Amino acid sequence: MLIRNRRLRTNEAIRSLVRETIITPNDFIVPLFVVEGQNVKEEIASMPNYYRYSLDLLKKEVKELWDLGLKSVLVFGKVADNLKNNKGTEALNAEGLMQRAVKTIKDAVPEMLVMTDVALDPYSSYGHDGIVENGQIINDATKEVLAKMSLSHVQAGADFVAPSDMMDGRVKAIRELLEQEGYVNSGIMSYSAKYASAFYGPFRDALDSAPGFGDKKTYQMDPANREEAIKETLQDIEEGADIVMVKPGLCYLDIVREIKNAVSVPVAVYQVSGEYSMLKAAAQKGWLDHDAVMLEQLTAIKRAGAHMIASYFAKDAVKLL
Ligand SMILES: NCc1[nH]cc(CCC(=O)O)c1CC(=O)O
Ligand SMILES: [Mg+2]
Repeated sequence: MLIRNRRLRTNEAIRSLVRETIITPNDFIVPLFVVEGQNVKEEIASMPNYYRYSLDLLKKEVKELWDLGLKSVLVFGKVADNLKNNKGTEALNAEGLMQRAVKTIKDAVPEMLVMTDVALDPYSSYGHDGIVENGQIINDATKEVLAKMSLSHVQAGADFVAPSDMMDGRVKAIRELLEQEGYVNSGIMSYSAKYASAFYGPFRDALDSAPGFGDKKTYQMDPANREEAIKETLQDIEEGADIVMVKPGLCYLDIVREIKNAVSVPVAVYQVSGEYSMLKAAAQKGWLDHDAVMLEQLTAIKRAGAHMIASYFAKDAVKLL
């Protein structure tokens, strides 16, 4: 035997010396759900140990994240039903929940990198990511609203906007408006290859944003497609995306690797709500070792080519590192 692969696995010292992928707090973007009210910390029913925070409690939470070494957040607002309409006008309200959440976070921890989700679904009476006309989700009118929404977020202090809607041409519309208004250093993390996934179920509970009719298959990608993901991603880069994203995570690691090999901008992966809930449920039943499986999954996502991971496990993970 000239070659024995097991020599490099003999003990933890040699294993750690040859390890190719290491998870650190720098890898994470922490999703945050915010709601109106005072002193609210509500657990999301389908996401054990994950919460919606009112802005007063959000301060404490972001300080805690910062102290754990987590330096980036991605904010989602749960909008009251009476503020929803077809055009999502509440999304543009300079005093809206999202805009106040951004200011709250920057007040609490000025160095925290604040990213905001840009899509109409939490603001839409139809629960769709775009404006609806005759049962169709209208692309071009929607991208103009998304650009204004992005401007409103950066005016509130957001560092990056993260369009998650999958309308065609919205990155260009956003980039042009931000440039025109002088926000030349505000970034765009585009959800470039976002699949029409059933793994988003718990998130839609968290924000009460499930589509009121139909599904999202006319704008989000077919899980069966691979080449289309490359096309979508290259297009977003041409339109000015600073960071591109693949979403969900685990089922799409082949896509992550291909995109990683094809582009030279950072690639983010969103390990989505359903991926979180699945492991929490199995762990609650005692069927899986929560911490070991969590770290294995995060390592696999990074090994596949993720430069950064938006994950509900961020806090759990860094506490173990
Ligand atoms: N457009 C909104 C949005 N932004 C992020 C997610 C999903 C995140 C998750 O499941 O954790 C969704 C839901 C959807 O597209 O229906
Ligand atoms: Mg696209």
